[in-house]
Amino acid sequence: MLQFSKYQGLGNDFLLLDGRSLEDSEELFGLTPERVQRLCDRRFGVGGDGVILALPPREGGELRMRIFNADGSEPEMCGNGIRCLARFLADSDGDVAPRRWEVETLAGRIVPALADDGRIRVDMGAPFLTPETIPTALDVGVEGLPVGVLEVLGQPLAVAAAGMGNPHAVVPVDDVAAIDLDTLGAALEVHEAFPARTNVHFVEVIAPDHLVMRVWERGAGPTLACGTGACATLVACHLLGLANRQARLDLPGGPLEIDWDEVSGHVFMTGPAEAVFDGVVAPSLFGLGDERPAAAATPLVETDPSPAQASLDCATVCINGCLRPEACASADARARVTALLEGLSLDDLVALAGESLESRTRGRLSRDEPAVP
Ligand SMILES: N[C@@H](CCC[C@H](N)C(=O)O)C(=O)O
Repeated sequence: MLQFSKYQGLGNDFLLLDGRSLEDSEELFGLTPERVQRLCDRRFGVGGDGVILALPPREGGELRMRIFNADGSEPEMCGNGIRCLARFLADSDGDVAPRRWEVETLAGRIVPALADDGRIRVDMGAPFLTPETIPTALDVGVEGLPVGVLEVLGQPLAVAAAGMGNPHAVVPVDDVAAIDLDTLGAALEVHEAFPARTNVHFVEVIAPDHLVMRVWERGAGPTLACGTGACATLVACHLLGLANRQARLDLPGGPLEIDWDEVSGHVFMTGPAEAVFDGVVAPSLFGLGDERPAAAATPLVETDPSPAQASLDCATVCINGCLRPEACASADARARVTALLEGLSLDDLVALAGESLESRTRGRLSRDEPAVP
């Protein structure tokens, strides 16, 4: 049974899976890019812009986050997602402000913290401003970041590029509402100037401390907000002389406060994250328990797999029986699960899942209850 919690930050929504107690070499809940697509499908699945996993740390942090876009691809970071992760961890563990988490991501160590007003402030680290770190084929201009005029569907677009671990193309425009986001966003996402594809942001400057933007996300299409995108947009607009180091960025799903700190060089993002619901995925969504072949395609594998696991993803390829019993990477975990299952009936298991959902819900309720004077 795959248990998940759905969270959203300004309408950028995610399924959160708690794998903090998974052994490092264990599989990622049997997820594959196809299964991520099924989960994120808004009609046939749960619906979401991505799936986020909380995993054990590897480099001295408190935990590790992995995020998968709705198309199953794995980006380096997700700003709204890490706020949702922080809220999910607080709800699961009963944490209140002040509480911060050192989270390992593919974009380095990122630090979300609960603020007293219920929002989450995230130290997003320093922006990436060189072509090879973004990556982009654009050259660095006098402004100090890669810029250029790209032809997109026969139209010249003045674009700036910045990275927050993941790539962003920022396009300042006079009227953001008039932009054909679906057409231009989709074309710019796969423009050859961005070899790893890119997120795309059209931004209108209302005042140096107030920007309005619309978002086309790599791997997810048009979304209501993008945290890394808002950070990259503030950085780009500041370097282009269009914005202060600190500004409010209005996204379709609501505002984010972004602050590019002059002393540390880090970008700080402050915004909300809210629980939506908890649930358990029906096995049939993954093609299990019926005649359809289980999503046999490429499994999601750990980025740094242990040698025993490097060539075999047993959660998917061994679905009909262990292919390497003499060196099974999951043998220990399987033995413990078998021992646990032997002592429990199906009713016990359903009750266990229910208790864990209930305790998280109770945690949220007690957090949200007004303090008794
Ligand atoms: N919505 C996110 C960004 C998620 C990753 C992005 N689609 C990518 O592929 O880089 C955010 O809030 O930052």
